Amino acid sequence: MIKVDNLSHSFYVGKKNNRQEVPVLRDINLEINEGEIVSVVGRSGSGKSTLLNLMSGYIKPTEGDLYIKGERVTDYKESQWADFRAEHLGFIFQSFQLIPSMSAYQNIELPLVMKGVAEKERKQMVDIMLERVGLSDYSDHYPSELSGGQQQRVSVARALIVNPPIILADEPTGSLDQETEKELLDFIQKLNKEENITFVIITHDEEVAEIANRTIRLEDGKLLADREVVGK
Ligand SMILES: Nc1ncnc2c1ncn2[C@@H]1O[C@H](COP(=O)(O)OP(=O)(O)OP(=O)(O)O)[C@@H](O)[C@H]1O
Repeated sequence: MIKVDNLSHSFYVGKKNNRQEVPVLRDINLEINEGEIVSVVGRSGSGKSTLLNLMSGYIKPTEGDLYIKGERVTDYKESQWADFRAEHLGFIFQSFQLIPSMSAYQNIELPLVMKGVAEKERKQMVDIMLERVGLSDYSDHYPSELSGGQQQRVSVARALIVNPPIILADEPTGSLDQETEKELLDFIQKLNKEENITFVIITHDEEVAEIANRTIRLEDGKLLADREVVGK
């Protein structure tokens, strides 16, 4: 599903005549199979977000290759990535990243608007999705009028609305209380089992790592361990 092939990434900081290389990921080889939940763990600064940003096309690797669903996406231009993301990838973030001036309904609808789906069809799809995440009664609420758990459900609904085969999540439970976290993790497991959605989840949280089939550990930009959880 996702193949990371000898991938390295450096950032360059400082002025032109004094540019310094900051190596962040080194020689990462990794394969994520369809239907897996993979957690990515490691200390702050170990390169987890950079790896996810590379898998999302927001940054280009300095070296190596990236394949998603069999396609070599390493050299994709931004417009190709935008289309590819709209079709194949959903995103969940710790900070939800909802648009504050849009209602729950409008936030969930947005990816469909961007995809050019007709209004009538959009309404049907968003109504079903609101129901699925238990927010039918909150459709007109703005993010500021929702609890953290409800906001995260809106962001999950927005990620799911285009039916992506892969969801990339960056600390999705980081802003949630224990109970809401459990709800989200149950929902992720359900989506994984029933719809075979592949999840890659960056986390500091042991509970999240526990629902994963595999845990990938980064240390100083290197892949330290790729642990399969037996029996999952
Ligand atoms: N745009 C950038 N320019 C320069 N350095 C960067 C940039 N983005 C990240 N870095 C550096 O790359 C390293 C890895 O950052 P990254 O955000 O991937 O780590 P992380 O494991 O996700 O950390 P955290 O758990 O704190 O989010 C850090 O040392 C960071 O300072």
